[in-house]
Amino acid sequence: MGLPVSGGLVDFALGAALIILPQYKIPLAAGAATIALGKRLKERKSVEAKQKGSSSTSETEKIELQWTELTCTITDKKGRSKTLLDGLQGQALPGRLLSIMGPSGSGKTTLLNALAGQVPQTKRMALKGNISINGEPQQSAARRQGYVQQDDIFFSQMTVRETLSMAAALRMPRTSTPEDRSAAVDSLMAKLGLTQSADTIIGNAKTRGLSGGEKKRLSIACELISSPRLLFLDEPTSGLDSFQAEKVMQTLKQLAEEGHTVVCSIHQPRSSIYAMFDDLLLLSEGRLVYAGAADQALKHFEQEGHACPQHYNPADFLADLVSVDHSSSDQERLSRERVGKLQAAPRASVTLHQGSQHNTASQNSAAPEPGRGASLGLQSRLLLRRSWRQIVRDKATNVSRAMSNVSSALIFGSIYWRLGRSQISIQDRMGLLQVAAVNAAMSSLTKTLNVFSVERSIVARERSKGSYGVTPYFLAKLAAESPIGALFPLLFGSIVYPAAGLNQKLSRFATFLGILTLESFTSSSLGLAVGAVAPSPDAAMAIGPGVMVLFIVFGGFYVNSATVPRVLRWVPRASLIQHAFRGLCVNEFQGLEFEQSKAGAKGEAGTGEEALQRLTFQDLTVRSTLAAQARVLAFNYWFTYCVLKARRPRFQQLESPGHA
Ligand SMILES: Nc1ncnc2c1ncn2[C@@H]1O[C@H](COP(=O)(O)OP(=O)(O)OP(=O)(O)O)[C@@H](O)[C@H]1O
Repeated sequence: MGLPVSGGLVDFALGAALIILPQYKIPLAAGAATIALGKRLKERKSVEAKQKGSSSTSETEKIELQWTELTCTITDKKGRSKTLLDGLQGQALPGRLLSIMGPSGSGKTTLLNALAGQVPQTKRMALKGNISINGEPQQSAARRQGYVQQDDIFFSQMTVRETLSMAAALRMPRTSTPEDRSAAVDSLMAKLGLTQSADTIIGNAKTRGLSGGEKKRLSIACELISSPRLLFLDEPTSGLDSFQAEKVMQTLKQLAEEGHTVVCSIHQPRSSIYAMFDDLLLLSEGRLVYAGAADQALKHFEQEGHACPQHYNPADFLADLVSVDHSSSDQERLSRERVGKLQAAPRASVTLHQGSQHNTASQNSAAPEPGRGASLGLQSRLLLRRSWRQIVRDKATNVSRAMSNVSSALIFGSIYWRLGRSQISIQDRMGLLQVAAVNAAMSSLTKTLNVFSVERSIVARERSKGSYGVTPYFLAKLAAESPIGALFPLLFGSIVYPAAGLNQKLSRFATFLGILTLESFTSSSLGLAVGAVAPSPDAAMAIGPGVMVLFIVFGGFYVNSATVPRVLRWVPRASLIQHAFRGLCVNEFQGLEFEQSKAGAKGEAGTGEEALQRLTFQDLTVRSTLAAQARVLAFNYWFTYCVLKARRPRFQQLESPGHA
């Protein structure tokens, strides 16, 4: 693909570009020259660096990003193909803020993801083109990029300083000292205006914390901690009020002025934000409409016959100009004609010198370089501390869990108050034990589903940056959550057991609490398994309780497992409710004696053993039910671990434009 360009011709182009054109002033003509110039400068710098025997550090390095023939298509199940990006070319330069604008659905996020090497892998998608950084394939430069995604997701109970310190420990070079990391955190907080909120927790819907703008700036700081010189941001102002949006954009402008290459997508900024852009890339339906200096865009469109009215926000004008109006077929035809003409106009393309383009074979990005990031031991300690803080500090969740367990225990305690030893108390006992098993399971499942589905997204993002692996994360999580997880069934059991006057022996009371606690862990492990496998938090919230209802039905009280149809035999075996209920019944009934009714009706149970026989539990022991429960727990943990391992974030490979 590369055009053979002689040294003389390139030098002439460089000279002309230097004399006539400030950077990006006339994109079409300047495109080849600027890129060739960039390459020459880079070559010169590289020679100088070699001569001095030094390699450039990420702090001083300038990143020049170029792309050509970038096309992304997706084919649906019926074989219909949709073009998300159509042969795009462009460049992002150091020291400049490039904004990607366009109507909703024009391909801004797709382009940003493609440039960052983070287009989520989809079966029927094809991503083709050339991307290079300083004339090299992107794979080699990917570690130097930061990507701030649209949604700011964090562990809600961590403070700004703790979040940044953790990012520093995980992503700064292993050789950095704690003092280096602390200095980097302080300096980033100062730079991004976060010093005042250093010790504020991030917060969530339940607990007040950082403002939207502060969260966005924290996201930027977390990316900057690894000193990337190329920063991508997807809609950094979305969801922010105009004041916060302006502050975030000022931060980006400042980063660009310091020499970073900053690329952001933005929907419809206010005019003061538009004025901050150095370069603009305008898209419509995946095609380029304008690429060049932001302050030249209005002039260009005026020359094309579309003048922006006075005192009109240029961003609004441009959005209207390149939008296709679907309100009627006539409007659609007219607007398509207008946009089509603009796409064909000269400023719609940037001609790049392709001799320096390399195709990227693979661009799974942002994994730390060898020698970067924390050791396994440090990762485990950091993750354990974060999980512990997240659980212990989440007072809203802990208080509501405690209140729900206490109130359930009080309600059931009063319903089953002092059961006694009558014949009726046998059925009541069974009812109470079933209710206790269901309560412990539901409470723990709901909490895990709520928390884990959100946490999974954060962890996936951190793993895609190579911050840590599944093993230290999973072990740390289990270790941190166990003590708190055990508190709630203990609380419930300690109230309900004496209130109902269950078996008086202390050892039976301890076993009762042990069974409920193990069941609660198993239910939580089911929540993890469902949360890991479900495609979204909403899906997890739908699947989890559905599975639990099935386990309740086969919980040993409503259906006798001996009569279960063969195809459903696995359900009682997997039913954590059944194992808990069986264990609780054996623990309660063995050795108890019941009063016979005066009439001495047939079928009455005089002993606990006879009551167990009615449920066909006569051959069970507490130990066997605990072992069965432990097997379900181990399976759920193993399953979750495997799914998390297998569900590593995967990104679309960039293929060569010529690739069939
Ligand atoms: N995985 C996918 N499968 C099918 N269509 C997709 C996929 N990803 C993106 N698209 C489609 O590609 C088009 C561009 O999407 P993209 O998210 O890049 O647009 P955008 O300009 O960022 O939009 P917005 O401003 O609304 O976020 C949209 O029509 C979208 O529906």
